Amino acid sequence: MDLITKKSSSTHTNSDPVAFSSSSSPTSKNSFTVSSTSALSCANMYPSFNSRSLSSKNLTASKFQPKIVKGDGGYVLEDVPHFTDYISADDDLRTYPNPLQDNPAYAVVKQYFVDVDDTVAQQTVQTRTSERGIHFRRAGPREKVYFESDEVHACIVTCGGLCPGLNTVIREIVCGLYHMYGATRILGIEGGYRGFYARNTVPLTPKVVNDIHKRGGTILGTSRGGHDTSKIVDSIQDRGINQVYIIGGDGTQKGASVIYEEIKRRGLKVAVVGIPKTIDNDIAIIDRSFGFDTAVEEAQRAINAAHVESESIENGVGLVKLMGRHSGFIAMYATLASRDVDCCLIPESPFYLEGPGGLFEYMEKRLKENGHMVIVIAEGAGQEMLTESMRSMDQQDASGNKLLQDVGLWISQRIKDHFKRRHKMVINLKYIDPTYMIRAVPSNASDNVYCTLLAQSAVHGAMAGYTGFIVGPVNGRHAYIPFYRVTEKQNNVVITDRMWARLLSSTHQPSFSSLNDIVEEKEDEKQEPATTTKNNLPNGLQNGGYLKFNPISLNRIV
Ligand SMILES: Nc1ncnc2c1ncn2[C@@H]1O[C@H](COP(=O)(O)OP(=O)(O)O)[C@@H](O)[C@H]1O
Ligand SMILES: O=P(O)(O)OC[C@H]1O[C@](O)(COP(=O)(O)O)[C@@H](O)[C@@H]1O
Ligand SMILES: [Mg+2]
Repeated sequence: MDLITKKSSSTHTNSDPVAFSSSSSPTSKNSFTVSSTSALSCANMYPSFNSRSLSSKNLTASKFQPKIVKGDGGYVLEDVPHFTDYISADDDLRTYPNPLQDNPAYAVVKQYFVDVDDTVAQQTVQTRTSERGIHFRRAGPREKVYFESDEVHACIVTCGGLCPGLNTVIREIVCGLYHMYGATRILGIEGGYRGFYARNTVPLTPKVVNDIHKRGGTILGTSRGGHDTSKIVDSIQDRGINQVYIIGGDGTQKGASVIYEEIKRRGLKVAVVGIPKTIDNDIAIIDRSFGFDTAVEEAQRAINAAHVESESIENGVGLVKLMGRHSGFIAMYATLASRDVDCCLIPESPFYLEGPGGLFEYMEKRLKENGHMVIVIAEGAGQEMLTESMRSMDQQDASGNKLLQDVGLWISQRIKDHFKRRHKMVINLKYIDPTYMIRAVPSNASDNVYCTLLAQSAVHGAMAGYTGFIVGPVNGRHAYIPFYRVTEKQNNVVITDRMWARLLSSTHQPSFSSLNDIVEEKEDEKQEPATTTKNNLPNGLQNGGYLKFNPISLNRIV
């Protein structure tokens, strides 16, 4: 195991440009200035640290040190950490030629290696006077690597909920390490984070993973909760692991960020790489998450069934619940794709049932003119109404995520009651909850290709000595993104964007809000202190048109 002494904090903090000008530095030769928003050096961060006694409660993900590089024309590179940031070149931090240069498959590829200056722009729509704006380091193989093939000892872990494509990512990390870099020591950690210290490990080879992309789920198993930073890093250190691939969602990447900080604090040459997984597509910055495409496609089957059921019977209503705790992307895209959906309800767009402009009024109209209708509802939609009416407690899962009530059952009952009470009318409502069926399928062709790119980019980054990052596409180009950029806020449907407008104009459903409401809410948010959060999200512009919900005002009309 490589235990390499940290650079002295007094001479090489992240704010010290010297750290980026050594011969082994991966960063540009250009005259960029490098800064850190925190003056704390790594050694100062945990003054009285006892590696065996701390848990994740003590080590919080908020202690990151952004690595910002500024250049001409308002150019900003939000860079990711590298071994050279905290391990001295004197301490045996050697580089080696990338073995890919001798690989016949890649030898003919023109410009196969990524230039050290290549970055990916976050904003691609520009005006004449725009500044160059935020960029991320471009993913891909580098000419020099920081590991010899037989030195690599990698591990892979999957955490959080299932998602189509998990097995494909596992497979392609294993095959990428084997076939591109000749690295053969790879361990699967079973059962999520707690598997590092409480479960078995399984050796992974191309033979073991050969067929796994055809199966749903994860061959490694997964779990929620159980993140104990010091136990996990102890296990990494004790096993001599030097590349850690962590596949998981927002919670997992928060955990990965803390693991990286602790590894850096101990001065270990261990690359920590996150591969973002979320069926809800709720991870910020990246274009989309793997498995999302498959989920939208699979949701069509449930929507089709709801449509067939509803149109076959008088006053038929097909109701489909789809996943989406805080973000309604699956519901929105499945609705747009299907064209059979008359109403789509998502957490970002609060709705109400009774009164003018409400759901019941729209349903009455739609049933009158069409005789049947299909409603898609994301699991996180209308939760505030349920909580009010069911007087439920705030329950959480093992990871601390809020446990949701079944909005599908609740709204089914409300719809039936309404039509019986108000119209003495029996409606035939069929409620379909395909959520776990959607999550458990293998990934489709497009997600399989995407998972391959993610896995290979992750392997290239770790081999090149980068650490403390997640990999993902930004405007179609794969990039290395610092953890904090994807854990500080969630990706939500912005209901003032064109996509939601497209949906409203395709379904003809009410918007449940007027433009004035949205403008007023945005004004309110601006006046609130920056620390105010909803679902741990910062308020304000990041949430765009995310409407705040006021259960008291809605009670009047519910
Ligand atoms: N803030 C956090 N700090 C450290 N670990 C976390 C944090 N939030 C979640 N985790 C861990 O990440 C893992 C997965 O989190 P979870 O929220 O269940 O799923 P997901 O990563 O898919 O969002 C769990 O093992 C959980 O303990
Ligand atoms: O029942 P479980 O396994 O806790 O999962 C339910 C949750 O998992 C998800 O599918 C995705 O959650 P994560 O990506 O955060 O793990 C949510 O849409 C859903 O609310
Ligand atoms: Mg999550």
